[in-house]
Amino acid sequence: MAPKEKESDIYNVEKPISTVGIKYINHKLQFLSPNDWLDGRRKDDNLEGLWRIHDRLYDLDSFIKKHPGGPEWLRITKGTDITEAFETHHVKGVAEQLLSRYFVKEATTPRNSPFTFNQNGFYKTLKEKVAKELPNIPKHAVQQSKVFADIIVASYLVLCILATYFESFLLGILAGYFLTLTVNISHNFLHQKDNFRMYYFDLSMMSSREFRISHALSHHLFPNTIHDMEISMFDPALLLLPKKKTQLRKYLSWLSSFLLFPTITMKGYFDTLLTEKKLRINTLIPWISLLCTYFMTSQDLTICLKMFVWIIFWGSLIFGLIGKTAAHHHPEIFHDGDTARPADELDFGVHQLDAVSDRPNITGSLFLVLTNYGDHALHHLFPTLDHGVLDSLYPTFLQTCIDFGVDWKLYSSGELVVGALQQLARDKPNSKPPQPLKKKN
Ligand code: HEM
Repeated sequence: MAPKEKESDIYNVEKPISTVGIKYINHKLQFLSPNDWLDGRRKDDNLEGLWRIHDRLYDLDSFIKKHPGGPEWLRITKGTDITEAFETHHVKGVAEQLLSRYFVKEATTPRNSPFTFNQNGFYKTLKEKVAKELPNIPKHAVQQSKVFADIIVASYLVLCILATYFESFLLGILAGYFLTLTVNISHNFLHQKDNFRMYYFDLSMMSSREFRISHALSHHLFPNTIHDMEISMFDPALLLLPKKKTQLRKYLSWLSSFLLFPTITMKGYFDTLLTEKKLRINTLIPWISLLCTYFMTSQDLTICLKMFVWIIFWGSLIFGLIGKTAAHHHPEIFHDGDTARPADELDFGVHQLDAVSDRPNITGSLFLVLTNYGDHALHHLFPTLDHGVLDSLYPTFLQTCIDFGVDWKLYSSGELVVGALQQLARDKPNSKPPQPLKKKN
């Protein structure tokens, strides 16, 4: 293929070509919803209702209700390739032993994912070392995460009541900020087995169930690629991949990024409410704060409702700003469309580190880590581990990075804010692939 044609493919908005080698997904192209994404994956993977892990197909129907991580993970992934999800969500090695009971047949087609899990590769080597270390890590930090989460959610509700009682829009903005902290800290629990703290997330009007799809199953497993819903759900309002953008698009997106989250949050909530056949717990939770303010302040319902909308607006706006500038978007961080590493270097863990940055000003404080998506590289590699244990894993993690020649990126918060704006405006793919791995003898 002539180089000119290749370039135009990368720029093709209608049918994006992935430079890491993910094939075009059978999905709606604009403002993709979590259910659209799953439908597209089911069509592309074509597994007749089975689950795929590496090159084997399994029938997990009878295991759904017994799954120790909760039934929802398997229910929503029926009919798809769950290799990445399976590998990253089970560190202890117990889940692998169960698989043979559900084996149906070998797959006859290659996986639609370029990421590998070779036994001697970076990810599996690190995972094995982490599994050995986990039993020795003190558990008090995990308790601390829970205490922080409960204090934050209680503070949020108190601030909602105060803002409504005094009809103070400034207090409403502060409550909105605490709503963002609530969402951010509940993210730690959303990745774990089903637990009540994951539902703190729903206070924001965003759905923890849908976030498990768009964030845990899509973004986490395929960061910065065309499979990453945290990129495609905003397309065409925010174009985060390096592709053709008009001047208006580039700079308008700086503005629209402010208002996009509140709009998407509220639209998403009502779309789900109207299209889902059953009423889920997620749909009822956001109204808890409204009920608290109504019964605790004796204010008129219209004032309570006005303040409720004001707080949700600020909560989702601040969430969007923190989320989009926390770890992934900077012109020097790999985005699909940039020149990729060679296929034999596309170890799952190596790609994660190509697409993630940490911030030295956040790492080291559990409170900041929990409320600002800190320790992000380690979190991407082992999402079910509580953020409280990640700090103890740094020596092993960094040594393994050195052994394999993997680059752990660090940018300050300021650099990532500027980097995200530059990335929104970037339309030229990087021509240099990420730093090559160390050659093993
Ligand atoms: C979409 C695929 C899957 C996801 C996202 C998933 C997710 C999870 C999560 C979040 C946990 C709790 C981990 C923790 O809190 O430490 C878990 C535990 C577990 N899962 Fe899964 N799971 C998946 C598929 C499977 C399959 C196919 C099996 C076996 C047939 C399995 C067996 C287990 C077992 C035995 C545990 C408890 C032990 C451990 O944590 O390794 N899971 N899973």
